[in-house]
Amino acid sequence: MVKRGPMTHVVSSLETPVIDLSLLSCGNEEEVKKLERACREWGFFQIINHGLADDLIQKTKAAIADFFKLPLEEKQKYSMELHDMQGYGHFVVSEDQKLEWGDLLGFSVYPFKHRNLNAWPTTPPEFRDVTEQYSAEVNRVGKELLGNISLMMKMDKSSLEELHGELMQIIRNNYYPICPRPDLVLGLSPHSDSNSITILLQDEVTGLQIRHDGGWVPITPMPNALLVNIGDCIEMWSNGKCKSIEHRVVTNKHKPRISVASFIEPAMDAYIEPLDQMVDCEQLRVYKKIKYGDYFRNYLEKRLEGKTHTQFGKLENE
Ligand SMILES: O=C(O)CCC(=O)C(=O)O
Ligand SMILES: [Fe+2]
Repeated sequence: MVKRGPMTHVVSSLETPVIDLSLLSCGNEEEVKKLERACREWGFFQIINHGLADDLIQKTKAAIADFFKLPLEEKQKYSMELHDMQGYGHFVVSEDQKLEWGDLLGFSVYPFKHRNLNAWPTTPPEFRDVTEQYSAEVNRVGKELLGNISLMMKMDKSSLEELHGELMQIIRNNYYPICPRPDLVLGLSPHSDSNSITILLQDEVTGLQIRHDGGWVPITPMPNALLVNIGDCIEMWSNGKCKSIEHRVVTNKHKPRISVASFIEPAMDAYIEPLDQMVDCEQLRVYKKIKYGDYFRNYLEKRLEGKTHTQFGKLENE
């Protein structure tokens, strides 16, 4: 049974901010301010005019839907190996984690040397090609966003990308089947993402909810928009000024749901600590210097439980 505390009421209609990527790309300062408000007040925003062709978006969703429709034996050809997060399976981060109402197919896309092609389906036949094209576009969008977040943090446009070391990109395709008892089980438990930014493509079925003002706000998918959320690394670099917001996925009695999460992530040997210009005075420094690989290993050891894992990066922990 999923615990539902007093702070879990669902707010019906609140609009998350919408950012125009084409305005960011041409240096529009107003849009950078909008981005800053979105990162500080929401941690989530939709992006439009991102340059991904509608056709590519449709093909990506279709290839993923076709993969999840395959017979189980076919999908299991890509099963995750023990201690490997690449392949088909379930999201289990710790042994006492309750199983969730969702299947996933995840793998590393960049850098190339991290690719395990055994986890990349060959059925449907267009899957690999479409994933390759989609991921290259998401990489471009991710870098543009990192560039603008750098500007917003009063740095050169290239700074955050450089702080990532070798920038990693992981794709996680999620399939949430129809669930007879959405009141009993979640598709994905409350968590924040450990990485820097996550770029999500979702179908038209509402399921994702984010924490906002003490309640859960459902995100209504905007056709062909991409949804972005700030992860823990940006929260740490910004000394908590940008918010890595808790989110969860609820299940649906009538329709299955598909989402495609692309995680932009620092290299495991990159160091993260609040940037000096984001710390107003030393007493207000919230995070310590950590190696991303250590942070990520701790994240994996914990069960998904809201933001408890972020304690690992906090100074009062010492
Ligand atoms: O399916 C979704 O909408 C969200 C997925 C998500 O939060 C994740 O993969 O970290
Ligand atoms: Fe997430």
